[in-house]
Amino acid sequence: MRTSIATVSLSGSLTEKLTAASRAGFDGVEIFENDLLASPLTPEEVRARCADLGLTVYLYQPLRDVEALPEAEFVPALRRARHKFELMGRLGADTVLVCSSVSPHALDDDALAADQLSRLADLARGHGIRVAYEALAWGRHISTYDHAWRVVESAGHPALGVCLDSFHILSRGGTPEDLEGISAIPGEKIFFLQLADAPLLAMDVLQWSRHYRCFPGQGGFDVAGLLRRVLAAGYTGPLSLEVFNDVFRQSEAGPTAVDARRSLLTLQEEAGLPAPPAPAPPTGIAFAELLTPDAAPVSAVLGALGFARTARHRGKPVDLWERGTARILVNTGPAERRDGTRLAAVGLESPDPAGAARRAEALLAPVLPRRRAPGDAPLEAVAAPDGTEVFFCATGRPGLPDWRADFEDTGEEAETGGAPRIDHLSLTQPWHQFDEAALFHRGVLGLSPQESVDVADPYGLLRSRAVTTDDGAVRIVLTVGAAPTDDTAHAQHIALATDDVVAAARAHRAAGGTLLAIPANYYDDLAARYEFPEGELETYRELGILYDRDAQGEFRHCYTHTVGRVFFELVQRDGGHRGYGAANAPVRLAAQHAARGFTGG
Ligand SMILES: O=C(O)c1ccc(O)c(O)c1
Ligand SMILES: [Mg+2]
Repeated sequence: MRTSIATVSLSGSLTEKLTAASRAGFDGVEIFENDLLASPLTPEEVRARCADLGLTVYLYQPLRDVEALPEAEFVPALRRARHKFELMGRLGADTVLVCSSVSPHALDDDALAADQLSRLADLARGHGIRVAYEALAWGRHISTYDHAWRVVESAGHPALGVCLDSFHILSRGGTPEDLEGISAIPGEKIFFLQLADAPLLAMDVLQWSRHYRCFPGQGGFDVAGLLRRVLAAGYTGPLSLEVFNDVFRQSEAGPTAVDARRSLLTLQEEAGLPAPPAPAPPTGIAFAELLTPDAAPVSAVLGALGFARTARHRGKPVDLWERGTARILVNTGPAERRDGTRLAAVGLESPDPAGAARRAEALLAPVLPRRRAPGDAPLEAVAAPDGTEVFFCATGRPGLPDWRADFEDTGEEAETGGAPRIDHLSLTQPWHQFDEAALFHRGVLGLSPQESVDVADPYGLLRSRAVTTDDGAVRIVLTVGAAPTDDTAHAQHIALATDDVVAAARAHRAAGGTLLAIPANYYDDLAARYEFPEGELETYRELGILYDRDAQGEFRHCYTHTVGRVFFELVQRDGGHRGYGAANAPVRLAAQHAARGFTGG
């Protein structure tokens, strides 16, 4: 189906918005009146620019407060409308959006509303324009889509139809009964469809709409379910994103437009429309790659964690460290000094690496050059929104290129005891890309987003959200930090699973590693919350082990010191615990802030 985006959803000048929409592959736009008013371009120039960019102007909006008015007020409203229709002729837009009135003068009189909308539609038809009437969730008397449809139906005018907006509909309740009325609207009377999602917040609906809308798949509404119903009603017009969002208003238009199109592609797939190649969710983490200007400090930590340097890349300064199935690449290639050591890439074990890459590309993920030396295994890789390189790998699977073929054994043997594997990776996201990152990991990589949690840092608030496979074989925790200058909040980490965190912590110390010290107050509180067997709490206190518990089971974890932007965590999950110790994160962050300055990080 044709796709569109409202100019209000993107930042910048009208020209910047149009360019971004076109580059991201949209077929057209809704032009917001304010964007036109603020533009130095004439309507004819905007029309020409859109044509050059391959964009259709599907809609001009909004026209406000025109229906159910006392006659003395309706006359000037019609005069306003005539001006807009002339302007739309110059712009080349043939559909106008009329929002339900919020005017204190509007009367609670459906017959009057229908009559005036009909007169407005008569005027519009004279200009070759159609009127799409939208119920704002906070409309004075008309605030639901079914009420708007009753008025439009009774007006019975060929140039008058409804505009359905998922936000206004779903913010007022999205039960199947609430949505049943959509099937009663003939498809050809649905003149326009606007799509937006939103996080489920309990707040004033106007504020919610104007500041917190997001692209479908980024919030809590069942936008796909709504789209299915609208399609079943016979709607064939464009699918148009209309998102009012404080973050998008400040972010670069280009990436936002790509995020928007990816959202729409994923939504179309969920609603059963033609879709990109099917997802092939990863089955494990093949490796995590650290980029560092100096391999020594990170090698020391890995050695103390029981990793062995088992292989070296044949053509690049990259070491492979292994312990059990946990594999970490240490790359001393060109690192940016500012970041020091950082987590630069993730290898995902993929059932179909080439298929996964094709899907990623179809969903607009930047495909990375393979940087192949002669004889290297062909590796498929794309960039995540935060710049992390994501490789689709096959490890030791016959018939598929094996990334390890590029490595030469050093002869050192990896330890296998203690169930070591990568439990999860934690990646910090730029503050304005948090929702985009969750959508990317879901749509492109086929991971399932878990609940978003807020974590108090001494110097700000972090948001954190895990994206995982259902079996937990791949767990990536996305976090968005406090101030961009706050290094602690922007550290990334690799969590290693162990079946005995106490033994692993002791072994790390014995091998010369350091563990993050946790304040005594934490353990005093833990003693009040839970009962532990004799001596256990003292062990945790001594080693800096943190503890959490839920209905499923227990979670014990501790942390190494930080190298550059990276630290390691040792975790022990028992009884199917699925959390990440969110309750302990504020204590951990405070301890890391306290430790900064004398860790050499
Ligand atoms: O917030 C508003 O006023 C507004 C305007 C136009 C729309 O299409 C809409 O959904 C909301
Ligand atoms: Mg709308």
